Amino acid sequence: MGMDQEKKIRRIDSAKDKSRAREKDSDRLKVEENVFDVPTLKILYTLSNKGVIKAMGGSISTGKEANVFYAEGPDKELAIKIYRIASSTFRAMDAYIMKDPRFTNIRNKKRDIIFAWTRKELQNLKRAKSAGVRVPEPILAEKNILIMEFMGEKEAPYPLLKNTHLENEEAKSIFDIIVEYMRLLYKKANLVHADLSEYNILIDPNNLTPIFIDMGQSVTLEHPNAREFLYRDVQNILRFFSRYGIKDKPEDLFKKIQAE
Ligand SMILES: Nc1ncnc2c1ncn2[C@@H]1O[C@H](COP(=O)(O)OP(=O)(O)OP(=O)(O)O)[C@@H](O)[C@H]1O
Ligand SMILES: [Mg+2]
Repeated sequence: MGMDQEKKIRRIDSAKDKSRAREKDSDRLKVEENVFDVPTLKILYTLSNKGVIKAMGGSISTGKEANVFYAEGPDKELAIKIYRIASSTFRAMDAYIMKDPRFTNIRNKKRDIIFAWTRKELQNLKRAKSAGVRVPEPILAEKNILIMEFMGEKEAPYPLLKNTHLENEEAKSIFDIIVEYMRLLYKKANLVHADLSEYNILIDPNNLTPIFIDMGQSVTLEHPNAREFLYRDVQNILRFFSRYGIKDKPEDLFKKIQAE
């Protein structure tokens, strides 16, 4: 093993330690250990050798199924989302992925489902971006690892909509863009986000515009529950924006998104 490679591995290992050190409670510690299993480390080393990843940074988020890390790419900052193979909440994924015509021939094994899920998230982000929806630029999916553009500044991710303090007028303009994005997703990308809420929308503080994230569960319109998911997305968004005086009826917004 060459010096360079050793250095890279040490960097990844130290990122691993850093992210472990940050986690205090024992459940979270377990989760961190689960994410860097040997196959996952191997992919990270390979991506590092190929120059896709220049340096791993700290942990951005520890979610139910995935961890997100900051990293440096060759020319821009990256967000690396790693789905945990050892995670136990993947049963819910079946319901989304098994009825999606793009993924009907995968074997019913947990890791294959996770890999398909990761590829699906990459594809969904690509479709969303092509439709004109602002999302992190998808870069690649390899097994359980999704690499995308980092949305933030100075290693700090942009805030979630949930944590943003807005004036009513600012909220209204963000709401309008969100509705337009839902319409573009539906009409141009043939997709429903299916987990849209203040938890999966970042706000770019430079221009107060929304960025949709977390599209692993997004489904195409052929999915038997696509309209049900869209209605739920509409309800989530209206529930959040009601505090800013937005009082659209869910039925009306639901129709507007699907209108020609
Ligand atoms: N491209 C990105 N740039 C910057 N931050 C990101 C990016 N993608 C995700 N994040 C951060 O990581 C968090 C988790 O990402 P995401 O919602 O995709 O994963 P998740 O597994 O659904 O997490 P959770 O279970 O907490 O919802 C986001 O809330 C956001 O703060
Ligand atoms: Mg999320």
